[in-house]
Amino acid sequence: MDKLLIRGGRPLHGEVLVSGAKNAALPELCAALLTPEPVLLANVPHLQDVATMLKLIRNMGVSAERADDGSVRIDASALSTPEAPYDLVKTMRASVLALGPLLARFGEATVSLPGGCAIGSRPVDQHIKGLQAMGAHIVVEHGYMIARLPEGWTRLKGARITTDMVTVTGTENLLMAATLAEGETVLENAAQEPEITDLAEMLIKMGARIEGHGTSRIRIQGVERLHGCQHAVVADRIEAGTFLCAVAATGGDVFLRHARADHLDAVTEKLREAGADVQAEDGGIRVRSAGASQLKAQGFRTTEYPGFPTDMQAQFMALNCVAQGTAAVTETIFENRFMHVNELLRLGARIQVDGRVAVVEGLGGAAGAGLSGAAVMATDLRASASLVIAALVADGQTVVDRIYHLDRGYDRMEAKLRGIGADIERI
Ligand SMILES: CC(=O)N[C@H]1[C@@H](OP(=O)(O)OP(=O)(O)OC[C@H]2O[C@@H](n3ccc(=O)[nH]c3=O)[C@H](O)[C@@H]2O)O[C@H](CO)[C@@H](O)[C@@H]1O
Ligand SMILES: C=C(OP(=O)(O)O)C(=O)O
Repeated sequence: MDKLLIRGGRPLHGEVLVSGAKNAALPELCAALLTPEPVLLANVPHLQDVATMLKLIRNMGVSAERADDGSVRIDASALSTPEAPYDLVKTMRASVLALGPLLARFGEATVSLPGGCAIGSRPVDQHIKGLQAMGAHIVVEHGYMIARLPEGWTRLKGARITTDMVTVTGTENLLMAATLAEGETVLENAAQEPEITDLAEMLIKMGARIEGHGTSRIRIQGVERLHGCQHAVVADRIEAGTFLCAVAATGGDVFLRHARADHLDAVTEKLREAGADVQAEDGGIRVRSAGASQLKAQGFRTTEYPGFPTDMQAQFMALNCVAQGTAAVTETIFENRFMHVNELLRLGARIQVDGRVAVVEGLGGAAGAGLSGAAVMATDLRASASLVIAALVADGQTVVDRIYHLDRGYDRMEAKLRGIGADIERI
């Protein structure tokens, strides 16, 4: 099993090319199932999750070819099996995004319930509730959601749907399903993440009629069919945010090409308050930092977009560990997203967790930023990234085990870090 070997203490300098967003590419690959015409998706990141999604849709009889330039051509004209089996769904929750498009286009779908995930229980009741409101019959049997249209129906029916909480993939599933429904669907309490806006823009290119994406009320007028399109996946704000935290902690000067400053306001504001210099520049974001000794730990609460993203909580916590002062980090989205804490403690961090709050006592920028390298284990995707950031500033050598979690969602992270001066290798 691959591991990362990191020798800390080097500042980072140069330029990083930010990849397409995992959390946009995955729903957009599913959106291609809505049409029998070819879809060309550009800027698709090289990730394990994307490989899993391609396997999943090929398993349905879809042709999906990746070109050298990173684009993927999807042709779902011969889709024969509207099913997502457990074997493929268990490693990636986003497989649930096949449900809405399959049901909308074929009137039936059988999709495994996603497995329980390390960061929380993550039910999909809101996806089911929304599709039921559009007329679908859905039963959950033997671990599968078996969905079909009522006898005599050829399309879902538009509905007004208010989800109990703001859900990102829930909004995406219902949005995709509604594009082919009969009549109007209104999604209230919709998620506003930039990945949803990007998905809606792709669907509009396919002929969908959507208004209000990027707000909490999305209106969709269903159409009878969608056509093919070309679309480029939006830049990954979480990958960009991860590099911002890494450079702030190690010190240095790095330009993140393609990073979207307008998608990262909550994170960049906290980084500036911490003492890093973060500037939007033409075509990306520049971050300059004098390193941990000049940083002040910052408290924050994770919330839905445009608030501080839960997907950046672990990485910012690593930065807090080496800064000066004490800060409280509150996780409001997932009930079990502090698993990086025990591993950060192995590196010498001072953190106390009480329920959903982690109080971090910064080590104040001492030599090696106060952390010392050790063997640690990645427990989930962003936890892995936080361990990498901590290892980049720690004194001595850190080995991060179980980096298959990292490979799920970061495009060649160690190569990008090596390119800006980090001492990091895959072993
Ligand atoms: C592939 C993808 O885009 N993943 C992102 C997506 O996950 P995902 O879409 O799974 O997360 P949600 O926004 O749905 O989850 C938000 C909260 O709602 C709860 N919930 C959600 C749906 C439901 O039917 N019932 C229910 O109870 C969840 O358990 C969680 O507590 O948004 C999360 C929150 O920004 C991010 O961390 C993930 O990176
Ligand atoms: C939690 C994440 O992803 P997923 O929803 O795919 O598990 C993430 O991207 O941090």
